[in-house]
Amino acid sequence: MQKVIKSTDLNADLKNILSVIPHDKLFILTDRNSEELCFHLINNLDEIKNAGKITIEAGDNNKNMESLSSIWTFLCNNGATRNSLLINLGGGMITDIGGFAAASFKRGIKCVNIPTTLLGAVDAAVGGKTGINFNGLKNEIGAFAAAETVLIDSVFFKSLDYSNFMSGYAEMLKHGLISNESTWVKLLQFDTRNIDYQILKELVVESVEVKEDIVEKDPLEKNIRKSLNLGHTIGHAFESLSYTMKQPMQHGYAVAWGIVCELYLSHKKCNFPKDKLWQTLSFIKENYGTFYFGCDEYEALYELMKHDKKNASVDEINFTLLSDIGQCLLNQTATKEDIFESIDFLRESIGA
Ligand SMILES: NC(=O)c1ccc[n+]([C@@H]2O[C@H](COP(=O)([O-])OP(=O)(O)OC[C@H]3O[C@@H](n4cnc5c(N)ncnc54)[C@H](O)[C@@H]3O)[C@@H](O)[C@H]2O)c1
Ligand SMILES: O=C(O)C(=O)C[C@@H](O)[C@H](O)[C@H](O)COP(=O)(O)O
Ligand SMILES: [Zn+2]
Repeated sequence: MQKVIKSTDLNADLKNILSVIPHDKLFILTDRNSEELCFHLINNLDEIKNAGKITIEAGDNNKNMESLSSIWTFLCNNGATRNSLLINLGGGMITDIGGFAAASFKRGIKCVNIPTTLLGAVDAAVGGKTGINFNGLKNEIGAFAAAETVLIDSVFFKSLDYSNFMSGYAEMLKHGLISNESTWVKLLQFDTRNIDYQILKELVVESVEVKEDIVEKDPLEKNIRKSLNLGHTIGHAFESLSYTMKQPMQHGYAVAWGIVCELYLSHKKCNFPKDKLWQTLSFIKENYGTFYFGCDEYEALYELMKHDKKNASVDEINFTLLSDIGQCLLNQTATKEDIFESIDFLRESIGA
C-alpha cells in the first residue's frame, strides 16, 4: 500500500525515505516553477544535491508525449537502471507525468511524490493515477501505478498564487461533497482570501484522508473510486475545450464548474437538496468567477464527454451523482438534453 506522510520535518522525512527505499541512482523531476520555488527546500541533503535533475516546461499543455519522451531520454542517457528512484517534485502535472515515466521506464522503476501545489497534495500525488494528455483529451494515456511514498508538506503552498490555491481547493470541495456534511460546511466557511495556514493544514489532512480511504478500497476505479470523479465528466470537457480555444483553464476551475453542472443533474435526477446546490454554487460563483463560452460549443463538449473513462459504451455518458452530501450514486447516465440543460444552468448562474 502507498505510504502517505504528512510531514512535520521535510528534510528529515525525505532523508528517511531515501534510506528505506533501496536504489542505485536518484533522479529528480521538476517543472521550471517547482525547480525555482521548491527545489531549494529539499536541497540540504547531499544525495539530493548529487541527483540527476530533469526539468520540463510548466503547464498542463506540457503534460504530453514530448515531455514524457524527454524524461525517458534523460533517464536512458544518464545511467538509470531498473533499480533507480525518481522523485517527482511539483504539482499534479509533474506527479502525473513523472509517475507515468517511472511506471513505463524499463517496465517500471520506483518513484516518490513530493507535491508542491495544494491540488497535488490533496489529490494528484496520491492514489496512483498517472498519465499524459493525448489527442486533445485529458489523461488519455496512462497507468495505475502508485508512488512508493507521498511526502506532503504545506510549506510549499506559501508561494502559490491565488488561482493555483483555488484550483486545489476545488478538489478539496469535491472531497467534502462526496464524504460528509461537516467537512463540506468547514470548506464553505473557510476564508479563501485571507488564508489561515494552520486551519488550511488541518483541512488538507482531512481532505487527503478522504482520498486515501477511497483509493485503498478501490485502487483501480472499478467501483467507489468513481466518486472521486465527481465534477470531472463535464469538467474535463471544459478543460479540454479551453485548450482548443487557446484559453487554458486550470484543472480545479474546470472541476468547480463541472461540479455545478453535475450537482444540477444530481438535483434533477437524484433529489440532491436544492439548498445545498445553491450554497455550493454561491461559493463557486464567488471564488471562481466566470468563463465565457456559448451554446455553439455544446456539441464539442458532448463529443469530449464521450471519451470519459467511466463510460461503459460510446453512446452513454457516465456520471457520479449525489443524492445528498456523502451519498454517492455511481454509474448514472444522463441524456444529451439533460447535460445541455445543466450547462445552461451553469452559464445562467455564473453569468457566462
Ligand atoms: N492523478 C490524479 O489523481 C490527479 C488528480 C487531480 C488532478 N490531476 C492532474 O493534476 C494536474 C493539475 O495539477 P496542478 O494544479 O498542481 O497543476 P500544475 O502541476 O500544472 O501546477 C500549477 C502551476 O503551479 C506551479 N507550481 C508548482 N508548485 C508551485 C509552488 N509551490 N509555488 C508556486 N507555483 C508552483 C506549476 O509550475 C504550474 O505552473 C492536471 O494535469 C490534472 O489532470 C491528477
Ligand atoms: O483519483 C481519482 O480517481 C480521480 O478521479 C481524481 C481526479 O481529481 C483527477 O483529476 C483524475 O486525474 C481524473 O482521472 P480520469 O480518470 O478522469 O482521467
Ligand atoms: Zn481532478
